Amino acid sequence: MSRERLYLFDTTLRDGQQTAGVDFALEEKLIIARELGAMGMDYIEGGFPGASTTDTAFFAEERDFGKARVTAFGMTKRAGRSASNDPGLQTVLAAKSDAFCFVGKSWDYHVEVALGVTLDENLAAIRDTIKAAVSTGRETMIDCEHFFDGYKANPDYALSCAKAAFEEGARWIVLCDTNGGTLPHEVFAIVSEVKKHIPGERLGIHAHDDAGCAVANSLAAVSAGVRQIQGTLNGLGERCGNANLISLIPTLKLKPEFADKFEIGISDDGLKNLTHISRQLDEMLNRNPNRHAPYVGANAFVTKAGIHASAILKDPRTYEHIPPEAVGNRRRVMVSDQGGRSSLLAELERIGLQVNKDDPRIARLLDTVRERENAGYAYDGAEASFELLARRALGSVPDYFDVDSFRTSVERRHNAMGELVTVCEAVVKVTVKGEARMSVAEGNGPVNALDVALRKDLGIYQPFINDLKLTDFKVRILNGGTEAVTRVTIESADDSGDVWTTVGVSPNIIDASFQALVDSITYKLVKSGAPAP
Ligand SMILES: CC(=O)SCCNC(=O)CCNC(=O)[C@H](O)C(C)(C)COP(=O)(O)OP(=O)(O)OC[C@H]1O[C@@H](n2cnc3c(N)ncnc32)[C@H](O)[C@@H]1OP(=O)(O)O
Ligand SMILES: CC(=O)C(=O)O
Repeated sequence: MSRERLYLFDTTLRDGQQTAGVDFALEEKLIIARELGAMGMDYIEGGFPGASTTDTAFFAEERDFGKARVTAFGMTKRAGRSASNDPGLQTVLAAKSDAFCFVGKSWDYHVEVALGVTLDENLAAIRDTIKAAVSTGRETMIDCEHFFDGYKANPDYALSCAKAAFEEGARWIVLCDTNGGTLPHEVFAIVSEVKKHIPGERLGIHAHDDAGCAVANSLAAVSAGVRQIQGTLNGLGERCGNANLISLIPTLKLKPEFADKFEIGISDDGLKNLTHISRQLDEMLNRNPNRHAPYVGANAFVTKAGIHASAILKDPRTYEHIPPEAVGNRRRVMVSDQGGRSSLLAELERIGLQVNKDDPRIARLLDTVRERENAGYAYDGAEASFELLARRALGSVPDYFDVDSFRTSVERRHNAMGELVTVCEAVVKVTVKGEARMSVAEGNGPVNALDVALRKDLGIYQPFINDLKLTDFKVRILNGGTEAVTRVTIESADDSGDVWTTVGVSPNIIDASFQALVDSITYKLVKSGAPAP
């Protein structure tokens, strides 16, 4: 059976740029656009030429974005002047783009309140803008802003805006849920009505996520007949964001309800690259990836409950809706107080430790994990500390170094310039291969000073840890009150791109941090194959 083509339109570089705290540099826009092109995106909305220098510059760049049509965004011309006399519109039309997408108002209330023009003037602006863009010979579309709210308030007017653009030759009439409050059944019903006037293969959907329904609304719109979906990577976008293409793409490619009916431009390799693309964008934006993100989150295929783990080991399909590899993610069975032998054995196998399931050390390790989790450790988020615990239980971690003592101090004092400064220092004494060593360091805080001192001189092990860096540090107070203990979780990374997490627990935050630091270094030595002393 032949499948219908469904087009994907990425607006990460335009609506995604409207996310609070997101401000792409030109080079970042180009990197994202190359990734989108390589995965097979149909349209890449590069920005609003004339609105910012970066957006204008983006369209001037040489590009290599696969088959993607680079689209310039703009707004309909202002009332009271002709299209040729509207400098904003002319700047958009002058951009070196393959296509245009113009936002036009379609809610009567907005036309009157936000634009302050008559309903007829707005209709004329839509017509004249689309006519001017179509006359350039380039593909032209309209984002009918607030279409669903507009349709609920005044269906005739909302439809007349969409039809005006359609009659002037717009290739796509994109229905926008701009305020993001429309629900899936409403989207389905309204798209079904619009389809009586404009064919579905000319309709698109642009959904915002203010009610948490952007992905569901996009799918409802496709089921009702639209053939273009607009969205962004990781759901970036104004306020709560846009429909998340990182969730939509696997759904469209892997769920039979859509995959059997529609063909999308995203290749199988593009699908496999999705986890990487999602995390690369977070990295670029200096954001922590959402571990619970559908399909691509670090926890998306992680099993913690023992009953689930036992079934997953028999057949992963028991608790997985798709194979994680299809989207470039991976399966993990966690070890924690919620798991049993199956979880432990699965994790040992992943680490590469072959142990007979009846080996008495397994029961002892399980008891240790449970005791330590009772004391505040959390191994489900600290896989490197778990690996060390497991390797030690099985006798395979050398004592690379012994920490004989450490000391930290925090002092507020006047510096030589007479300024009041806080100075943190640490002294660490270790023994490496029978040789005592002492390192002293300053840091931004006591933990930073300890970290620097500990890693300053580990003798023969120094070359193995030179590229180790701490990338995250989290503190959690457990139990509360005077009995409180502190759990410190440290994320580390090295030049190979590996990232690992370690944990320390103590009533004293410095002591907990130190445990996690020592685990991080020891893990790095194990993974680097450092020889025993
Ligand atoms: C729903 C969406 O996400 S639409 C995308 C919105 N994106 C952006 O706004 C980001 C880029 N925007 C900008 O850089 C600026 O707003 C510009 C360059 C476009 C315009 O800047 P300015 O001319 O200084 O106008 P300002 O930003 O104060 O206000 C927007 C103007 O556009 C008008 N306008 C808004 N939408 C439309 C439209 N669809 N058609 C015509 N005019 C419109 C408004 O009425 C307002 O004009 P007014 O102040 O004369 O009433
Ligand atoms: C055009 C657009 O971004 C919106 O209506 O939400």
